[in-house]
Amino acid sequence: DTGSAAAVPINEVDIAYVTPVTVGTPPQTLMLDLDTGSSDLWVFSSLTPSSQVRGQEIYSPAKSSTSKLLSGHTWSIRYGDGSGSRGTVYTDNFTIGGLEVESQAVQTAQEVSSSFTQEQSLDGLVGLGFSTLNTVRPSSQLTFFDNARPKLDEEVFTADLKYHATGSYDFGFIDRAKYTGNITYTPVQQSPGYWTHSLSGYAVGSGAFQSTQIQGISDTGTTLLYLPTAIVTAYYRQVQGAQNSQYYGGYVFPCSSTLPTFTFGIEGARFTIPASYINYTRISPTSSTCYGGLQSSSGLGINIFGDVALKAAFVVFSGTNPPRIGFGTK
Ligand SMILES: O=C(CNCCc1c[nH]c2ccccc12)Nc1scc(-c2ccccc2)c1C(=O)NCc1ccccc1
Repeated sequence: DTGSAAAVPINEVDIAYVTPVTVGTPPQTLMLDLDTGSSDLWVFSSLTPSSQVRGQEIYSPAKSSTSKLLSGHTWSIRYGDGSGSRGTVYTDNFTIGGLEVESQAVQTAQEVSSSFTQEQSLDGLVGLGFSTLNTVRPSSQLTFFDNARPKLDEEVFTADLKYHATGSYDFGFIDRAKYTGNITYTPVQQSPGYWTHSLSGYAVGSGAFQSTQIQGISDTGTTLLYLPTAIVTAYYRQVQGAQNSQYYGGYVFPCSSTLPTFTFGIEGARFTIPASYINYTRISPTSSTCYGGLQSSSGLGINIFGDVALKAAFVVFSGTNPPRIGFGTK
């Protein structure tokens, strides 16, 4: 089997992408963020206090004839930005782009943090990290990809995220129409459960390519690109008026600045992020100061190749043994 679904930016700066999914019988449609940086599938639900719901679609297990309570099971997740959620667990039929998993663990939120309440067009997340990261206790649950694996034509899913436009996620096949040339693969180490791999180096603008291994995670659920401070300072040294602002918590610059491109290596292949992707957003709607899409990872303890990087390529997440990740030019 295969599946294919849209990845729709939830706002005008691509802070996150959502994909239509259906849960239960009859199908309830929700817009969820497919997130390779976590492994919990959680949704706004009939159990979420109404004070914490602001426009989101909710999943009501009581309205589904195929829902089953996973009794005694709970979950609680905290993300690096301090956001989080927690709740109980049902199993139910779950489909993405025509691909169905029966009795998928669907984690129903009983509490969500304010940053999720404020994201009105995001109804929850579909974790596509390794199932070892799943927070359901006493027994952890499998991701949609792990449940779907046995029925997939090929043990892969792909991400084709786009700048200020709708892209797609495919399951079980690699769509040759979505990239040119070949896919370049590199090994993934699945500890502690992220899609962890190395870049082979980087270049700032038309500068020389610096060959250096940079280990990090490819994470569709994180908006920006977070790299070591040395690389980030080298980048913003090329930007007139750029500064690392304590106040704004990162590199800002005059919106009128000319930004260089940023190139990253996967093995011998090179992928260039256009300057427009790194001119991420105005710090406030009327400001002429802009916040960068490339930021330092020094406060995170991990390098994160988020959407700013991933939308510059066609990305293959391969669940083969051993797992690997592939990048294609588009
Ligand atoms: O959690 C995810 C992916 N799901 C995000 C879901 C989500 C959380 N608010 C959302 C809001 C909208 C949509 C999805 C989400 N990725 C990972 S792996 C390691 C870290 C981490 C660990 C320690 C310190 C920092 C990061 C994160 C992280 O917190 N990223 C978000 C972030 C990264 C940097 C800065 C801010 C946030």
